[in-house]
Amino acid sequence: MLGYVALAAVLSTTFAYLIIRPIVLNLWDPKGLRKFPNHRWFSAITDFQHCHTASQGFRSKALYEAHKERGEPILRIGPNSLSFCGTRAIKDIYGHSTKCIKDDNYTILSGSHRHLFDVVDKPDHARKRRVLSAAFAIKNLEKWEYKVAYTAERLFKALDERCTGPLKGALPDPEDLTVDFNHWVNLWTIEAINYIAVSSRMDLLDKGTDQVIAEKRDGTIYRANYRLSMNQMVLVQSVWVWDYALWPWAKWLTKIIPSKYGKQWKDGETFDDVLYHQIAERLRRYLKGEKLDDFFSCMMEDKTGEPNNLEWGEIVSEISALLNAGFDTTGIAMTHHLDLLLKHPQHLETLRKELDGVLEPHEVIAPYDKVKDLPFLRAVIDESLRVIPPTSAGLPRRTPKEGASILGEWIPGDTSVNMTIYAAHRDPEIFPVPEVFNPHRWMDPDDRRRMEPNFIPFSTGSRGCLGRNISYLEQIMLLASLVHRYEFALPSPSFVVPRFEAFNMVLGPLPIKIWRRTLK
Ligand code: HEM
Repeated sequence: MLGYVALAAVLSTTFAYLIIRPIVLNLWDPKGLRKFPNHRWFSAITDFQHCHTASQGFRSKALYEAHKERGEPILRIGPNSLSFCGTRAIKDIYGHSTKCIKDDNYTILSGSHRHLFDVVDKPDHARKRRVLSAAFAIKNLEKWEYKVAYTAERLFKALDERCTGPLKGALPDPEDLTVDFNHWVNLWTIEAINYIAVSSRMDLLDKGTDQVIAEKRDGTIYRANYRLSMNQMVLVQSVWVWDYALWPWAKWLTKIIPSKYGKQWKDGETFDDVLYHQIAERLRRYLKGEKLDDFFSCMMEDKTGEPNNLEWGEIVSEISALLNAGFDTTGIAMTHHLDLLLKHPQHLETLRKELDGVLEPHEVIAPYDKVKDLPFLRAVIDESLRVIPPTSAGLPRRTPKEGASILGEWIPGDTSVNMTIYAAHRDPEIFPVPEVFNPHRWMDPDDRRRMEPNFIPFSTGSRGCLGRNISYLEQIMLLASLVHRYEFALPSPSFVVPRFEAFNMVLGPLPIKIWRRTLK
């Protein structure tokens, strides 16, 4: 009997909290958010409506299309969350002078020590950014070109081994689709960022798998999968994170109820240990007195050699963030560059002519100095980052206590606000015919200057990407070298790479046939 009473009490409290409370709050409307149209029926009542949108796999596109179809620049996507669609909102929400801060999702997903990416407090962020900025200055990065070249050579060795004969006919023989480009380019970005950040020389490109050693904090060693564990973790988090108050419950329930989410949690749990092993190995080398040049050494000492005196927990957290942020983003970008070029052979042809004009036939890896200023190469990269940004989704920010003006509307304090990068890149006033992949739009310097403030694949303002320069260096060198050395064919011209937008765009296989060009 007592059991039934307890059950009834739990059920009625849950009902009151989940259903009655939000309905009353919506009717009472203390923040005046009811004037904004709802994205979906239940958006004003529950954030789980937005979890549902996220679970469909392309949140930013769904929001962009809803804004466009309904002609509404502001949509309510949750009881306390607004989505904006209008390029002026970029400056208001993300610009250098914004008073908005990172929203609570960064806090609830953070670990024991905040890192540059998830720290919310502005002075703490500025301190962390100062420590890392010296390491990320372009002058410093260019001296690590040899690390990019070394890992790229290893990728090319693997690709050479998988080359087939030249294409006969219009479509490749399915047996000749020997390379999943997305898989291989991700192995490369993992190796490249680990070499740059912690001087680790990995063997993924020899083995062709992402299997690595993971290490628990107590020293237990086991095997895990680098990319798989990261993808599984973000896939589940990016769906359920949107109700910040109920997140611990959503996390617990999705772990215990048998479903694909339970498996994603299980596979994703190893990612922390995967990163920890790389950093712990680097510490062991440091303690042995090895002098190495990498992000790790920049964390330990400043430019003058003075110790930074950071806690070990903070160092682990910062380096983990770099190893995390620095691999899949660049891998996604590279897969899209190749996919788009293969679907637009006229642009591939123009790029090839440009590259053949500066590279010698025997050059395998394009030296950065020779290719860094090639206008069409940069135009291809930027146009691909525009059409399908690797981080396409909205990056949620929180308005300051006193509120903020966004797109000319006064938004009350402590409201979650965002504008998706996907939408920012589709304003037809700035980017005419925005759906078309047209690198030529970047070739005129005046047009470039006009478009750049609205071109935000790396976000913008004080929270913009710190890894932008190193990523461009990697993309420029690798794309130039690939296009110079190889020919490629897709399974068919209409082949679509599977995509699921988590925080970044998680991509499935891009199977290609690959063969060597005849260079004279
Ligand atoms: C094509 C490649 C890349 C893209 C599209 C990209 C995109 C972004 C975006 C959109 C943000 C803002 C995130 C937010 O506000 O939540 C960001 C931040 C950041 N990115 Fe990247 N990123 C790329 C490569 C890299 C690389 C290679 C690294 C490191 C080696 C890196 C490190 C970071 C860090 C540390 C932040 C946080 C900056 C801060 O808050 O001060 N990124 N990136």
